[in-house]
Amino acid sequence: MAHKLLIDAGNTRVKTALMDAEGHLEPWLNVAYAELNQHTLPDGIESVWLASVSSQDRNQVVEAWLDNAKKTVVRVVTESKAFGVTNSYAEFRNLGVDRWLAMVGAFDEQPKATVIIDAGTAITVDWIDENGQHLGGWIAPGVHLMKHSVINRAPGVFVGHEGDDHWGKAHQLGQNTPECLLNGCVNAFVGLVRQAIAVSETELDWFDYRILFSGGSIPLLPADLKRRGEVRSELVLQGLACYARQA
Ligand SMILES: Nc1ncnc2c1ncn2[C@@H]1O[C@H](COP(=O)(O)OP(=O)(O)O)[C@@H](O)[C@H]1O
Ligand SMILES: CC(C)(COP(=O)(O)O)[C@@H](O)C(=O)NCCC(=O)O
Ligand SMILES: [K+]
Repeated sequence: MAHKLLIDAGNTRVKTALMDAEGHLEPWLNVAYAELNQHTLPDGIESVWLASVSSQDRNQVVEAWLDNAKKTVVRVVTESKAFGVTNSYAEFRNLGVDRWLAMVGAFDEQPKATVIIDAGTAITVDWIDENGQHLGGWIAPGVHLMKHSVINRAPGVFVGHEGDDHWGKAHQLGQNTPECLLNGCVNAFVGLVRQAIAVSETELDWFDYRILFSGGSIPLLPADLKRRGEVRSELVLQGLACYARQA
């Protein structure tokens, strides 16, 4: 059966989905760039839809992977208005295509006032109102980036723990240096999410709205906060699907 391959190339990981002839999405890979070559494209891919916010090096990894299969690639870019969503940036092209597509995917799913929180390499927050108007957003460092920015400038704080790959915990205090760093970074993320909710309710006066969470760091949120929203790990791919369906 003919499929379309949809690719969300982030700054850390590549997320993919397959879309069937009826336009249904099936999530496929969520891998680091270095792992991409371990996977071969399924037969019957008729076209590839790519959204990338990544560096040239990483884009080349994706292109080389696709080249082997000789597929033509449609590269989706940010627009000023499409699928009922209006970009708030004066220079609309400057808005990351992942943020744009997440809004398109969210609004397509339900046209309602929505806050989208995507916690990957960076943490982005975007607000769209019930008319699909993007009101603006935030870009903050992701949890991994916060940790490494401290380590890079103050290497002493993590000496002897370089190989540690566990994460900090929401609502917990540290009693040694690495725990203080890990818990501090996670709780900065948690605080950002609470502030996004506070701004929605006290500054924008929203009361009937959706909070959508995506990105690799969402598991770090405490359960009470996660319950305030809905996890939508494939939002960018859902936005890509809107483009792929209309072709
Ligand atoms: N189990 C996990 N718990 C917390 N964070 C994680 C987990 N797995 C991956 N991450 C973090 O998620 C990030 C990758 O998420 P992703 O949304 O794919 O990012 P991007 O779109 O920027 O490539 C990495 O920075 C990593 O630190
Ligand atoms: C803000 C981002 C780096 C987030 O990337 P991610 O964490 O999803 O890999 C990306 O959306 C981007 O490069 N945006 C361009 C700048 C902007 O959106 O204003
Ligand atoms: K992000």
